[in-house]
Amino acid sequence: MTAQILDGKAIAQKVRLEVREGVARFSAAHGRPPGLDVLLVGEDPASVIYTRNKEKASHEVGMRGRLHRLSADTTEEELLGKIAALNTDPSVDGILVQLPLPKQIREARVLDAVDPAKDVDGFHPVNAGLLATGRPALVPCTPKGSMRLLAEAGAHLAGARAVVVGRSNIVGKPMAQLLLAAHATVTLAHSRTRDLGAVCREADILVAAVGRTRLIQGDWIKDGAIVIDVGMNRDDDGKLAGDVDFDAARSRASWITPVPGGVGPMTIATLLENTLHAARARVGDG
Ligand SMILES: Nc1nc(=O)c2c([nH]1)NC[C@@H]1CN(c3ccc(C(=O)N[C@@H](CCC(=O)O)C(=O)O)cc3)C=[N+]21
Repeated sequence: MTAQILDGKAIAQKVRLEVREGVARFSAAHGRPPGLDVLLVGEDPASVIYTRNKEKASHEVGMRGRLHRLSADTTEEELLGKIAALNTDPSVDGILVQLPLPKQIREARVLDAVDPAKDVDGFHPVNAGLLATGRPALVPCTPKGSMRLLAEAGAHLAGARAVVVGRSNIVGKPMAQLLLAAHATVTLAHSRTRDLGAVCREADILVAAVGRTRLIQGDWIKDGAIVIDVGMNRDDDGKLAGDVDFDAARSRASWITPVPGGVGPMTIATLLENTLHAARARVGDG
């Protein structure tokens, strides 16, 4: 079998058009656009590019988007003060604090400080707990976007065997929760899983989110499996590579996401979707 490419760039474009229509309706009804505020601490070049892309994407769908750039030596108290101000500002619907943060700032304290109703990343423990108990509010963007990719591939999730490799709070764990809610039989595997290859070979749906280039080998892919590659690894030559050996996996899978052009663009499109969702919920319309 040769897999069809699950084109995240094209599907993200479709999501953005949907969001754009929702934003126009929201703005007409409420006299203001949904607002997204992104906080970036420091000058990490990749983070600067990513946060600029988020700001630009928000403008393209008609939102009010703002990037707040804070110096690398910002204190935890200063950042918490910024977040408190955004929490009480009624024109702000979504708050995103770009990760990673500099080492003088404790990540958990910052994530806990964001109003859960404005937590468009879905990283607040309240939102994680709601997801885990089947009452999703704001769902992390990468897993939610990956679920949309599975839907677009026509995946039958009920009763399917899904294997998620990677147990992070921002991708692996919430992805497992979403697949479970969709009635898949979910295995949450990770770097310490014994005989990871044998576990992956059982997967009808395989989600790779470990951050190791080509960890997932071609002969680990079950015939006809759908493969979602969340990996974003920089090669020695600066090229972006996924966690899956794409060329080898492609000859076995039914659908596979490329890197770049797969999950990445969906993450940003879903952030816009979450911001619209948060705005509607905040005005009692969601
Ligand atoms: N609070 C927070 N929320 C995040 O969502 C968050 C974060 N912090 N920190 C960093 C990671 C990374 N991330 C990406 C999103 C899209 C692409 C993306 O669009 N990638 C393109 C290409 C990028 C390229 O060529 O460099 C693609 O895969 O096709 C990449 C990376 C969001 N993150």
